[in-house]
Amino acid sequence: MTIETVGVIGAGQMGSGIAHVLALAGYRVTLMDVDAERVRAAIAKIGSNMERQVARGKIGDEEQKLALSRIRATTNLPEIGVSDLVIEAATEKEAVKQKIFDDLAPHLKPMTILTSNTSSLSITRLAGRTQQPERFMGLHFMNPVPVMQLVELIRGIATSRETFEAVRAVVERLGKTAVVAEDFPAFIVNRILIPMINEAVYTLYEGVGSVFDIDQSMKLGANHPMGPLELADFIGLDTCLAIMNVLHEGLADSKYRPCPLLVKYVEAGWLGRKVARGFYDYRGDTPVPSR
Ligand SMILES: CC(=O)CC(=O)SCCNC(=O)CCNC(=O)[C@H](O)C(C)(C)COP(=O)(O)OP(=O)(O)OC[C@H]1O[C@@H](n2cnc3c(N)ncnc32)[C@H](O)[C@@H]1OP(=O)(O)O
Ligand SMILES: NC(=O)C1=CN([C@@H]2O[C@H](COP(=O)(O)OP(=O)(O)OC[C@H]3O[C@@H](n4cnc5c(N)ncnc54)[C@H](OP(=O)(O)O)[C@@H]3O)[C@@H](O)[C@H]2O)C=CC1
Repeated sequence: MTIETVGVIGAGQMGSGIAHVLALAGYRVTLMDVDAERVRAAIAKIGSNMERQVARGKIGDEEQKLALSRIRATTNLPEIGVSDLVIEAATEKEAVKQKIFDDLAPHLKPMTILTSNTSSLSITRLAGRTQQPERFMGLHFMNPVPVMQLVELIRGIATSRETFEAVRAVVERLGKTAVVAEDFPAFIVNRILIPMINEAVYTLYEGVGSVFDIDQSMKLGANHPMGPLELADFIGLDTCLAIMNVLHEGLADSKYRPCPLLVKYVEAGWLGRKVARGFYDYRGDTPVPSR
């Protein structure tokens, strides 16, 4: 099956990045969010990110204009139903994602392939709520989507070969590299990365090091491009906590216990860069530790 039109649900940092790369690869994209202001901000962000690519000579002016003209914004979920491929990139909460697939079901054309960009949730369980689990799979992009090379492909227990191959072809057309992960909590990247971030938060919680020294240690001592606390802010502390909870519950092992300090930051609404405060406070000219 050839895919030409893609519906992206959720216009946060991931949904906007996914719409960006799809439009540049020639797909016609409908980007949907419940919040009209969020969709407007996402389109503006895609425009400025493409502008940066033009300034650095990565894409041409005309290519940018054409790509932007391929993205349509909406707050109306049923409009997504006519797409060849749906990529759900809403908040990392199973109930939110289930409701989206439930609400979308009556509006879907029979051949549409459904995917979720979930960071951790069971693909088989999400697929089980849909009418055609054989046409459902995990399609997990990395943040920031326009920059990161990797995409994880995750089959649910019922995913058909045709669905898998059609989605793999999309990843190829985007010029990205696919790896295949089994449907276990948090798949491959987040099974390894998010416990490392959680451990960095424990290191802070136990007073082993300061925010600055923990990040500096991993940047200069392990050559990571961002320190783990800076990266947690970049991903979103709500998303990091949601992933730890899925690992903790799904694997029933105390080694995945979310750090109480991570829980506290999320309860405070300090969710990271997207709200200008997390382990760092981004409201000034340069980020400073929040406490
Ligand atoms: C949670 C999950 O489910 C899975 C995940 O995604 S886990 C998170 C995975 N991501 C990471 O680990 C990111 C780690 N950080 C990095 O790789 C780098 O810090 C970074 C690429 C984000 C920025 O790199 P940098 O060297 O500090 O910045 P900078 O030189 O300004 O940018 C490098 C490139 O990224 C682009 N870029 C940076 N931030 C961007 C953003 N938010 N959106 C789009 N493009 C961005 C820049 O335009 C630049 O592109 P070119 O090289 O094509 O010119
Ligand atoms: N952040 C990251 O580094 C990565 C995240 N992911 C995954 O991608 C998904 C999105 O994450 P991210 O973009 O960071 O999150 P964000 O919080 O930036 O964006 C999520 C968006 O989804 C919207 N939303 C919530 N409910 C609905 C709904 N019912 N219909 C449509 N839109 C809705 C939210 O609106 P509102 O705020 O108004 O609720 C928000 O705009 C998650 O599953 C996450 O685990 C995957 C890879 C990396």
